[in-house]
Amino acid sequence: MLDPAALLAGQGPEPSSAPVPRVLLPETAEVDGAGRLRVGGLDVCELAERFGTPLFVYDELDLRRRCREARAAFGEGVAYATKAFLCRAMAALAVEEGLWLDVSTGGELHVALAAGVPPERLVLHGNNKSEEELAQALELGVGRIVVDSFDEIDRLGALLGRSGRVGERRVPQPVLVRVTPGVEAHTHEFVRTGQDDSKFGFGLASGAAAEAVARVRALAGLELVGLHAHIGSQVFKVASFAEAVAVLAEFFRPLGLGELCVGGGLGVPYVTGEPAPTMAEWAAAVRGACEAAGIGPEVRVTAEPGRAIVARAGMTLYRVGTVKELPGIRTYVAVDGGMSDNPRPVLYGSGYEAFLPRAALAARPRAVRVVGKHCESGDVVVADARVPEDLAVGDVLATPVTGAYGYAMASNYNKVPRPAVVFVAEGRARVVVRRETLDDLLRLDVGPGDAGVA
Ligand SMILES: Cc1ncc(COP(=O)(O)O)c(C=O)c1O
Ligand SMILES: N[C@@H](CCCC[NH3+])C(=O)O
Repeated sequence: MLDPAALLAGQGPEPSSAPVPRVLLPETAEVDGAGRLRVGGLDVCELAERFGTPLFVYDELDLRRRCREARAAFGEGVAYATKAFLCRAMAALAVEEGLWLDVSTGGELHVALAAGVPPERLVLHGNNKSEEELAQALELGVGRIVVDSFDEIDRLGALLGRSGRVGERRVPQPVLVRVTPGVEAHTHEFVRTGQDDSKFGFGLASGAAAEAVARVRALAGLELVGLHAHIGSQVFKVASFAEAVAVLAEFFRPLGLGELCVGGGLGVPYVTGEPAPTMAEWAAAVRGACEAAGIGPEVRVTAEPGRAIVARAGMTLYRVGTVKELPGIRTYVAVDGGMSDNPRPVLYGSGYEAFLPRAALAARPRAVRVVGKHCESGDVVVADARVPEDLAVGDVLATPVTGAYGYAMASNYNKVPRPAVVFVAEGRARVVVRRETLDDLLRLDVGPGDAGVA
């Protein structure tokens, strides 16, 4: 098994010059007689022509199948972690496919509500929820609030008062207590969350988790229904989840609670040769660990996958603008996006593949570095890419597996407008997030002629 920490640090397997393997492409990807890639029944290069570049293209069938897989693996209550990618179309799709939604800020909550998601299917997260966010969650009656700090418990207590009522609303409000089990997931340190030294949740070893349970139980208007633990993201070893369950079980069993959420974090392959467990294997490992630890089938075991739902369904299309050959050094292929649409290489040293959708089955012998258009040397899209020999200025270049934490973490750095996002299915494309315009860049800008804006 490869060490995913090494992969995230950019020391993964040698870049392959073979065509991008199927496992990195969305479900409906197919190659036509001319070698051109089609997704959702549409020619990918034509999508770039029609909608412009950079462009995020999501295969709707892939998204739906991953949601169904999650639902089949974990059952009712499994939530899609919207931080990975959220717009109204995505929220609606996940709910249509039977998932709940994990929202971790008032902003994500706002988008989910705007998509028509019923509040009882929402799980509110956050290590620093504001009074406004908590008040809104209580008024709406969200499905779960995942309590993360003593200050939050105090805030909830103040909002509920002695009556334990919120306006006219029926309480109690179901809550989970987030516990850090002291397990170090094998992943990049920036995305590890289950260790004792963490800003998230209540430590088990320190006794904070036990105190949190007692304080939540003492509050009128809150109903403690279970525990939550999220050990990290892009985790490949299901044994890490099993370990977390084993550690949590000692604390969980005597509490007599009916729900245990193991968070999200299932890893996905980004580059050739990366192995990743399926959602079913993940769920089986978690259930096996529950059984071994004496957590019976009456307990609802849930999860919150984000990346595993949306990563592979999405790919980014760029247009090649310049090719700069530095003899004896390397070749730079610059595209019309970069760290503003995919900050993961800069943040975590993450690896990606690159290929030409006009020649999807072509060998990729040419070693290049794909870079963006931002004013930073670190603005790298694919550090060690292999591309076809005849790649040229004007080509559409695709990076697969960009559906998670790409658009979600996109920025306007260098005043580059954010790309559009399209969903494709059965020969039809629909824009679900429109491309930002240059005027959008001035939307919040208060100029000398604009009076009276706070
Ligand atoms: C509490 C919680 N749940 C779910 C997720 C989703 O994680 P992933 O996208 O790795 O599945 C995260 C992010 O890592 C998280 O912090
Ligand atoms: N943004 C990170 C993952 C963080 C997960 C959020 N809890 C990534 O792209 O890998």
